[in-house]
Amino acid sequence: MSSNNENSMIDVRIGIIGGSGLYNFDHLKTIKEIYHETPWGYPSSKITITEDPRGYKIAFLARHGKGHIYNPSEIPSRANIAALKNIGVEVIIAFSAVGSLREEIKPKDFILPDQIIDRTKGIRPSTFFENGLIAHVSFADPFDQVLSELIYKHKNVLEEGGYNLHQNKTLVCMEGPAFSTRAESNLYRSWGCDVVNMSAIPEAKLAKELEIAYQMVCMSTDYDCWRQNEESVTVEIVLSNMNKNSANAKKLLEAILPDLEQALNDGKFESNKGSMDYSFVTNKEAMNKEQVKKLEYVFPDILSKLGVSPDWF
Ligand SMILES: CSC[C@H]1O[C@H](OP(=O)(O)O)[C@H](O)[C@@H]1O
Ligand SMILES: Nc1ncnc2[nH]cnc12
Repeated sequence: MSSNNENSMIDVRIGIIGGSGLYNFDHLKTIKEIYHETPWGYPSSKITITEDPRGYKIAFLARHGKGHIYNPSEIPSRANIAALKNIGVEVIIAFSAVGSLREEIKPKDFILPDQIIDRTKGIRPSTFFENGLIAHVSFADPFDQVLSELIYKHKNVLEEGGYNLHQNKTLVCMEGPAFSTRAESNLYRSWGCDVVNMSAIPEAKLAKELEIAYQMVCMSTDYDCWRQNEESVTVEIVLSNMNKNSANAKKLLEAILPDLEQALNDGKFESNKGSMDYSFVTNKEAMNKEQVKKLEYVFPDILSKLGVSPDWF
């Protein structure tokens, strides 16, 4: 397992998670590749630290692994988020292919959701706080509004190509891997959902637990199956739109990086830090010390968060 010290020289604060069809940022210069075991196992893929020609660094991780080997229920999300946090990531932009549940959200449009409805089935490990160290995260606003605004300012990147960037939409995250039935698709529409995917949960929750500013950038690939007399979603349809979406994702990221770096330097994401400080509920006497040790990997200051002194171990 790597230590924070070992990675402290990397100095990368921006994490990018690529989803279906977005498996690398290999147009940028690779500085380093990291593939370490975390207390929650190995991440989906190596983390590639890249630098763009202007000197901006990002840490890229492929959600489904190299060659797309994990289905949405199998993704080791705890290891993914823990590994990014361990190397110093403070902000995550997570790209995801989604189905559109609204006529006006066309294939190849991008969407910044501000809400999630969780339709996963409880089979994905979805918290760092268990086994004798319990905390309850505030999840009313699953995405980071500062990050969303910063990305939205660059909607012209998409508009220039004839596509839209929609903000403040509701995403429903289903278990999969089968796509929805027509009844489910219509149910999600009746609930006010705008887009559907299989990967926002538990990723968004875990980022929140680790005090990371997290925004999903959804890339529409299809109209799911709610439209009468229209072809319902298939992997072929999703992938046929992903080439264009990937190119646009790279352009969008390139446009936002200077603002993002500036926002980090200006402390715009600082309010996330310490957000878990009052979320722990386990009594000091009852805490599982092994679990506390595990959490040192992601919170080097876990003891002060818990209000215990170093000689407590
Ligand atoms: C390949 S279609 C279904 C698949 O696509 C999305 O993946 P990701 O969010 O990683 O881009 C969706 O969530 C499903 O996992
Ligand atoms: N229609 C859909 N349902 C769930 N996940 C998706 N990812 C891309 N399209 C999707």
